[in-house]
Amino acid sequence: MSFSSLVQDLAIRDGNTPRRVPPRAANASPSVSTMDDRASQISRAMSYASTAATSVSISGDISSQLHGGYHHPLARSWQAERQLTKSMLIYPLFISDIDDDETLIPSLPGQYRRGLNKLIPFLETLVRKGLRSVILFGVPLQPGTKDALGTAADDPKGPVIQAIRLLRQRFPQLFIVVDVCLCEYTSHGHCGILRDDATLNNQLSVDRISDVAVAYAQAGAHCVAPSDMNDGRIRAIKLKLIEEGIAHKTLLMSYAAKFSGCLYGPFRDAAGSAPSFGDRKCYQLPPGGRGLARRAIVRDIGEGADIIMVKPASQYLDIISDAKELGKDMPIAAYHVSGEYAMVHAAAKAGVFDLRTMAFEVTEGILRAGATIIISYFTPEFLDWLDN
Ligand SMILES: NCc1[nH]cc(CCC(=O)O)c1CC(=O)O
Ligand SMILES: [Zn+2]
Ligand SMILES: [Zn+2]
Repeated sequence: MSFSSLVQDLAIRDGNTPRRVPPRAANASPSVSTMDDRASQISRAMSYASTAATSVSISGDISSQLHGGYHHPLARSWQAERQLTKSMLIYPLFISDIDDDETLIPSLPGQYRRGLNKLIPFLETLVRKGLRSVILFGVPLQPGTKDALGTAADDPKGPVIQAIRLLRQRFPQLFIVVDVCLCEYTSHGHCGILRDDATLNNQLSVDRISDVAVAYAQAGAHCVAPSDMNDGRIRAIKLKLIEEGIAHKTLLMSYAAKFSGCLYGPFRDAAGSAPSFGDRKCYQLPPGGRGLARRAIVRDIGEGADIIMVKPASQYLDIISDAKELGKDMPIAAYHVSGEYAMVHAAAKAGVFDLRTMAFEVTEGILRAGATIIISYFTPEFLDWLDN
């Protein structure tokens, strides 16, 4: 709509004064205009607008007034479709196989790798503050633990299975998610079992991954979340859970749209899971691949996923909204990953913005896009921030 026809339109809706519209502006065709025509239309419309301001009641112009709707902080909160609550948050934990370990992860400000003995006292405080859910990552540090098959992943004496049992016992209300992958446990650091040509052997990998997932569920994990990205793993895990008679009490969360890129660096430091050669580009999605992500989401829904996850989060808000559309009847999770968290910290430290303000802005973007579950390293802070 041209400015002149807008003014005309407003004038008509405004105060029953259509005859105040200058006749030539009213008749001017908005679609055929030379530069001169256009300039004179605009100047006519503007001179009309200034007369209108004195002669037509401004109160009639209701549609341009938005500020009143969000002047008050409470009214601002009403503008959001959904608000962050503590129950939306899942906190990632790195659990090492050295019981008394408590080591700061240099590239992940404020985050520690902890052994079983340090885990419980740490979590007690958080659970008291309202922590509802954690996602566990095992970090084998003992020499000789890793091999080509990732055998240690489901070691009943390994840190993850021990932690599941301990957490179930000590925090009966805590919802325990366990990341399922082999990269923390393989000598080569890839997310599955390799062929001779160093590509993933999909069938062997899926068999192994689904055994590991079932072992975690049997140990008491409420949710298993395969992050390995092998094709067909959701179906294989679901079938094995059914076979073992535990499908009815195990939530299957798929890292369906997991993109490759450099945002997982701090995590790989923390978990010691960087590949010893090559990269993950042939199994994690290419960053531009929106269509591919949609296909992976549809596939994983069809294979029996209960929750679809998108990861990373802030650069992939379109994918979150795609996931919400494609999986409109299921919860959507977003993983605000290690590199995203580290970036926010680094920028806040450099004085670019306030940490808390940005953490909330990021979260609001993720919720607006359609996620209702957020995996975040900011969880301990949010538990405090949401209280005041
Ligand atoms: N497959 C392992 C896994 N599970 C979750 C993350 C990333 C989480 C983060 O960066 O915070 C990774 C790293 C990777 O795929 O390289
Ligand atoms: Zn993983
Ligand atoms: Zn992996």
